[in-house]
Amino acid sequence: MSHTLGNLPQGAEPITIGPDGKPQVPAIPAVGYIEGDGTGPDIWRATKLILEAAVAKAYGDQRRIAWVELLAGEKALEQTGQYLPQKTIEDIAALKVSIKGPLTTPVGGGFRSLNVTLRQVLDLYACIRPVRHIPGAPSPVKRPEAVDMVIYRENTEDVYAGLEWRAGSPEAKRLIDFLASELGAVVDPQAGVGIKPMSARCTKRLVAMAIDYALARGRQSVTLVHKGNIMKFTEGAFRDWGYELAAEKYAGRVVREGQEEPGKLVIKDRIADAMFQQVLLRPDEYDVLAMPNLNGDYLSDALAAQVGGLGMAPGANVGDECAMFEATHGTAPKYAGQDKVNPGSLVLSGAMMLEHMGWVEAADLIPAALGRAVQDGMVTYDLARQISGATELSCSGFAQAVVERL
Ligand SMILES: NC(=O)C1=CN([C@@H]2O[C@H](COP(=O)(O)OP(=O)(O)OC[C@H]3O[C@@H](n4cnc5c(N)ncnc54)[C@H](OP(=O)(O)O)[C@@H]3O)[C@@H](O)[C@H]2O)C=CC1
Ligand SMILES: O=C(O)CCC(=O)C(=O)O
Ligand SMILES: [Mg+2]
Repeated sequence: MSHTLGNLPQGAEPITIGPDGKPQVPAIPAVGYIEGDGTGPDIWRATKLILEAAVAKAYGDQRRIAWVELLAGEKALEQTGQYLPQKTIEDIAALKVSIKGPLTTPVGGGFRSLNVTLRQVLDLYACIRPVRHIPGAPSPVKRPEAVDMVIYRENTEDVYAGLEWRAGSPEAKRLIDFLASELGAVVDPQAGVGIKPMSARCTKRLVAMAIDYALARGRQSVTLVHKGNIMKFTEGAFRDWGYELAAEKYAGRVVREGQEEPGKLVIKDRIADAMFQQVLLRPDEYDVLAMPNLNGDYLSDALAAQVGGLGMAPGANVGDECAMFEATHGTAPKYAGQDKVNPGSLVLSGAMMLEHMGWVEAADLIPAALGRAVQDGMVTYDLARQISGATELSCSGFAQAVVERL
């Protein structure tokens, strides 16, 4: 993209992408941020405080982040008259690394998801959500420490892409007529209709990213999670393309389940409904998970619950050049402006961002300090209500407690 960034903060330089596809990060990189709607501003303030303190602790005055605000959501509407200005999209692409708070999407009407739009137009095709228990965090399961999974969720296709038409609309009627006359498929003429696109190209690049990660980290398995018994040519094809890619691109380094060999990565698959009970009952058997968009959305929140809830679940949207880090949860609107919710999810997303930038010394400080705050019982309301004797802190109070433990 040939977009030029406007004035960067003093001393800041943009991140570029090296020939190896990895970010090349100057000492004072310009990094984009979107505050987000609802509780977004509260958790962003807390996150910024912790990220800056971790970078200062790790590198003194040798490195620092120069933040560049990018407008999206309600704040963008107020200031520019648009929910998602083109400039924001172009700046995210040019900056290469950014972090965002959650953005509101209305249910049943109104504009389409800004979050999904950003992922699609920037081709951030993998949504990566690691789910791991932080010792001391309360959990509804008996062995939360057994959960150590990384979700790779396809981020651009599936019913999530928003190709649908309202019941009774001329477009829905036209599509239903076409389905009947051309394909012999009977759909109630009054139905709303949606399309579920899934392609070999998007499936294979997602599964390749998951396998690359698993091989690089010495993980045990990659599980393809699909509903291919029912949706044979979309979710079933996801499974088949996943295995095909593994055999074509990773021959000799991967094996199928049942043919395990020492040192080789196991590729297996599970049907999505069964997978929800597997992760509860047999979490030790699952490691890296690759799945279509909607399955990934559902399983992310369910797995987050197993390790303490949505306040503890980080994530990233990653493409070939650009990456945008964001919490798994939404705007939690009933707590907006109360300085109340757990910023842990965005904070841990920020730690993922530092790791992506190669600033691992700073990245590693963050989960450790957050864990110490939790173990000391210094937590926000969501964890405090599950830990007897805990001290309930505000969102900013928790951020301060983490900074003190870096
Ligand atoms: N990527 C994004 O920007 C996303 C945006 N959204 C959008 O957010 C809006 C609200 O969605 P909703 O379905 O209510 O889901 P949310 O994830 O916003 O909130 C659901 C519940 O999860 C708990 N929760 C969420 N965040 C936190 C946190 N930081 N700390 C502690 N608890 C938390 C709260 O539970 P409790 O009530 O028990 O305290 C909250 O009521 C919608 O417009 C949706 O489209 C949703 C997901 C992702
Ligand atoms: O875009 C939205 O509003 C919801 C997105 C979501 O739930 C997710 O990506 O996990
Ligand atoms: Mg979700």
